[in-house]
Order: sequence, then structure tokens, then C-alpha cells
Amino acid sequence: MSGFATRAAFDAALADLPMADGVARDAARARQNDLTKPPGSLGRLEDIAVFLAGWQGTARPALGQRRAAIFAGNHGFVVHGVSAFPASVTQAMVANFSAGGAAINALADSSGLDLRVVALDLDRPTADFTTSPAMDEAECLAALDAGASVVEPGLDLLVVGEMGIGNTTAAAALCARAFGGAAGDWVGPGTGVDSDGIARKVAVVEQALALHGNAPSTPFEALRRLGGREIAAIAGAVLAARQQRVPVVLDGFITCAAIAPLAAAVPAITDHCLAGHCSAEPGHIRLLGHLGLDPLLSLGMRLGEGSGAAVAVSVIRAALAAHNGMATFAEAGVAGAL
Ligand SMILES: Cc1cc2ncn([C@H]3O[C@H](COP(=O)(O)O)[C@@H](O)[C@H]3O)c2cc1C
Ligand SMILES: O=C(O)c1cccnc1
Repeated sequence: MSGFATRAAFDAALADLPMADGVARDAARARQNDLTKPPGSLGRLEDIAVFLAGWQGTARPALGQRRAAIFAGNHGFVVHGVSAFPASVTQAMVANFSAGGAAINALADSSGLDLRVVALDLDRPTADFTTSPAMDEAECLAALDAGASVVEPGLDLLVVGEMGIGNTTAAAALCARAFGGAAGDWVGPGTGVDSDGIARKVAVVEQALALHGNAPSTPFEALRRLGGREIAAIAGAVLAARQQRVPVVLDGFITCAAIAPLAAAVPAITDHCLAGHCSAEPGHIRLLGHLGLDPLLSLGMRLGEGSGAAVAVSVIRAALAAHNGMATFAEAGVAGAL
């Protein structure tokens, strides 16, 4: 199993990304062209099957072991009034996940996902990033490692999600740091703050960028200074998944923002990722453009918890049902194209 015990281990993993298996990918594409339909007629369902073939290293990919990993963390900057809900909701929702009552419980169930919830030091919020780095090096490494720990051999697909009151503000700061633009380009209503709340979020992001803007702009430093434990854990999970060639389905604005610092340095980090959906949080569509990802769904969801990605898994299942279950022209005795 992978892990990120040191900053050098994280940097080395990011500098040495394995690529998809081109032979398996070509074989899957050839199979798609042999199935009893006009080539290309299943649109992105075909591309999804070919993508999974490349990362799983087989022309007939499967979804036997599929997991949703939800990481939870608390943030010091919430004292500035950046969320419509109190920070205590993070812990309460983790209890709700355990009791089976949250949206992700229902949606993971509906997509047949094994749900893992990883609560990261909820009684110890990160430091307020308007006055200091959110985490010290050891805290950030522990969070990255907690993310890596959900990636186990044999996993066919990993969905990542988060819970952390205030984290749309951290996500906005990470995006601005990674891809530029004004704080206001990345800040949105999150859980539903009003225009005063948006103004407070913009001010908090601007303060954080002013304080940390001259720090080394490495992915690790961005996560450590501007991220949070659940955000660093997502980055760790996505990177560990890549090391093991496990394909990943990203969720909304926050999960995508978690890999923004990695993608700004190494754009190929998104190659093993699908964007499950486009969130209604306004920064998400902008961020997906920077990540080079075309979302599978756009349902106006703005929840987090991995919920949009979990719904997208139903589409991915459909893609593989067609890829693995259909007959070829030869098998069915159907005449091919003229
Ligand atoms: C009951 C409840 C359940 C949630 N599940 C996910 N989030 C989402 O909302 C939070 C981010 O929004 P903000 O930055 O405005 O706080 C995160 O916890 C995210 O996962 C929730 C929020 C609430 C209130
Ligand atoms: O895009 C998301 O995942 C999101 C948006 C708002 C609040 N929580 C999550």
C-alpha cells in the first residue's frame, strides 16, 4: 500500500505518475467498434468504458470493488462567519453518516458503493489560515496518509468526497492560488450564505492569499497553508489511487479544488480522474476547465459528501453493462457497416 510519510515521498509520487495501459485501451476501443451498434453511437458511455479499460489494464473492465471515501475535517477560519451553518455540523454529519441517514448513504447504496468515512481530528480544527498556515508539516502528512490509506489493492473504482463546514472557502483559496484570478472569481454561496457572507468569504480568501502568496508555490505547501485535513486527504487519496492505477470519480467544487495545486504543477494528475458532475457552486465549472475535465452529469447539485460522484457511478455502471454485455456483429450475425 502507498503512503506519504514524508514530503519527499509525496513530491516523488507526483513526479512519477504511471500512465494508462494503451494496449488494453486500444482493445476496449476495438471491442466498442465491434459491438452491434453504429460506432460511437453510445457517445460518452463508450469513452468511459475505454477509460476504465486503460486504468484497470484489461479490455473488459469491471466494477466489482467500488468504494466511496468521505473525509471530514474542521477549519479554524470559520470564526470569520463564512458558512451558513455552525462548525458543529461537521461532527454531527459524521454521526449521521454512521447512522446511515445522510444523502451519501442513500446514493452510495443506490450505486452499490462501499462507503468509508474518515473523520480527521474533528475536535482540533486547523489553524486559521488568515494568520498562519492551516497545518504544520506533520499534520499535513498525516492527512495525506489518511487519504492514501483508503486505496487498497484490488479496488476497481474510487469515489472521493468530503464533509467540512467552511471548506468552500478553503477550496476558493486553493483555486486562486493554483490558477490565479480574483478571490471573487472562486467564492460562491456554499451552504447558502447571503451577499454579506460572500463578502466575508472574499475578504478571508484575500487575507489568506496575501499572507501565503509569497510562500513556495509547491503543491504540498499550498495544501498545508490553504487546505484542510479533509482536503489534503483527498489529494492523498487521488495520488495514491494513481500510483495503483485505480480510476477515481471526483465530486464537486471542494474535491476538485483539493487536486488543483497538484494539477497546476503536473496537469497529468487528472488523467485517471472522471469529473462525476458539475456542481452549482459557481467556481466549479471554471475549475473543471482548468483541470481539463468534462463532467458526466450536471444536475444542479451542490451538496458535497461525494454525492454527485456517487450518482455518476450509476452512469459508469451502465457504460460497463453495455461494454461487457453486448454482442459483437459476428456473434449476433448482424451485418456490419457497408
Ligand atoms: C447539513 C449539511 C450537510 C452537508 N453535507 C455536505 N455539506 C457541504 O457543505 C459544506 C461546505 O459549505 P460551506 O463552505 O458553506 O460550509 C461542506 O461540509 C460540504 O461537504 C453539508 C453542509 C450541511 C450544512
Ligand atoms: O460543489 C460542492 O461539492 C459543494 C458546494 C457547496 C457546498 N458543499 C459542496
